[in-house]
Amino acid sequence: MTTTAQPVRTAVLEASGIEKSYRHGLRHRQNVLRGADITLLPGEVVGLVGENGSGKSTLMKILVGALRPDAGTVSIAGRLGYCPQEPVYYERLTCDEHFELFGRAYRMSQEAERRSRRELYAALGFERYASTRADQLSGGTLAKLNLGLALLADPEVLLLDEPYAGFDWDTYLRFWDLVARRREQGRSVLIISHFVADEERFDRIVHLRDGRT
Ligand SMILES: Nc1ncnc2c1ncn2[C@@H]1O[C@H](COP(=O)(O)OP(=O)(O)OP(=O)(O)O)[C@@H](O)[C@H]1O
Repeated sequence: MTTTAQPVRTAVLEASGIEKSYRHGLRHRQNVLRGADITLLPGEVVGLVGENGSGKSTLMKILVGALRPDAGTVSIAGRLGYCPQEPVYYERLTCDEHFELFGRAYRMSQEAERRSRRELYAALGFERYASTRADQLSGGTLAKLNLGLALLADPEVLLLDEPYAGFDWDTYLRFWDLVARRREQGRSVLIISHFVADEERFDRIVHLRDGRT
């Protein structure tokens, strides 16, 4: 009998035993996360679901390092891209200027940044806003800009907090094409989602309930 060894896929993101509570006033403490674990393998597209207020955004903020957990560990291998629920932008900068700024922050060459920017404009369909200032963009276009900035440096791990809430149907489909391409390239994506209809688009779904996964 011959056996074929399966390649071991090492996790690109691993979080275990994550606990987090918020203080409300002097006496009340709300335990939001009570030992949540999450793992992402290369090329996996995982959905993070749970009812409103279950702690999905809190967990994602801890994964990206924007919030410190009370307990638990997080390790990430490679570059990280993050799209928060509320777009973060500089009002006076155009879309092009945002890409230039982030390209420099990611230490990309000018050529690599421009190539990636062109691909993202085409993939998400917002090139016509290249020279428009962020404070003049619609909510959906701002969401595209935020997603584009998270993707600019081709991160191994992409974390998205309800990324398509403001997208029209065509953009929603473009978004899932883009996610499918990332999966093919062995990139990993974690998406907070509320749409039951999206369940079949994920390789795996992680439920957050009572502070645990
Ligand atoms: N900065 C904060 N200070 C105090 N409480 C907070 C803070 N951020 C979140 N919370 C509380 O923690 C709980 C979890 O919030 P979180 O935003 O993580 O949930 P969620 O699952 O992402 O919710 P939704 O589906 O509505 O976006 C909620 O009860 C919320 O009110």
